Amino acid sequence: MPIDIQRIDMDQLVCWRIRRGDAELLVAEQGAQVLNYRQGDAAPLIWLSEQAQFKQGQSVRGGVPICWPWFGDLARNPPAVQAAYHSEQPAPFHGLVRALPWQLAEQRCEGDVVLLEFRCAQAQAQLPGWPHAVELTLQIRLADRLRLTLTSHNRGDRPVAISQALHSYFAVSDIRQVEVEGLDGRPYVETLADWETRRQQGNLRFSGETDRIYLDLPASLSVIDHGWNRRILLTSSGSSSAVLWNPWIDKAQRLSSFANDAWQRMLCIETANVLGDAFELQPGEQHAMSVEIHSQNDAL
Ligand SMILES: O=P(O)(O)OC[C@H]1O[C@H](O)[C@H](O)[C@@H](O)[C@@H]1O
Repeated sequence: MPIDIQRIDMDQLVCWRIRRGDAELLVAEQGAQVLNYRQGDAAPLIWLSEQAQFKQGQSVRGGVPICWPWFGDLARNPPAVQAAYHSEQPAPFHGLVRALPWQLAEQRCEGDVVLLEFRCAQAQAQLPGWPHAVELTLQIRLADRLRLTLTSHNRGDRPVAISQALHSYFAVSDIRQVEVEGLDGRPYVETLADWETRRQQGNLRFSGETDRIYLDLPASLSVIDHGWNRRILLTSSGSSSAVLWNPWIDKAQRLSSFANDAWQRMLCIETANVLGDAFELQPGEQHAMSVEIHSQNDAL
């Protein structure tokens, strides 16, 4: 199978474009952020904003930003995650690493499997207000499926608590023609109604702004896209929580690098370790969270 790995510049960002057979993956070194993933002529699996900007120090809208060492608003995190941050500066939303330089530490092929490993050197004791030493890596494995594995290894001499997410934006035909399977019967926190805990009944369909944290999840979720007659399957490990997000009409207007009508074309399912699923690492201990993504076309 033909495999080609090329370094390309997208405005200010160094990116890596991997072609494997008819699949194409694009990754920015900054934030180790996957930007695009497509197979053949089919619609991309991962959504990248038409208004995305490729600037240093700024997370790109779309793809798979990495939220680490906390997800979302730090003040909504478990006390141990909050306690790890010591700064007078307000805590940035979604943690500290999504717009930092990461380094491509390794690239190799094993047969026709492509493996890339990105490392965030600053996580080893140089993050502002976060006095911990954690070896943070994202391994990208591209075979017939794409697998992303985020590993945190505590190299310091004190325990550290972390919440995180692979904030994946999926491309959909029209959010109103999409449902998510695998959530039935699971508890979720409705962040749009005072963070009340509720229970999902049936598949999730979308008819307004959605921003929910699902807990106690099974390993497999799928996006059933009736418009494109496609199913996207997500299989996770090391995670039992996920954030389901669509900004809908009003919030779309307040988001950076986001067209007013882009909410129709994307859905975030963010494989996570949040709230009660956050974790603490003892010195020397490591944790890996992964998600594997593939699609079945003409499958409905
Ligand atoms: O605009 P960002 O900082 O990238 O955040 C985008 C979104 O991320 C998550 O999905 C949160 O649950 C949302 O509340 C937030 O709006």
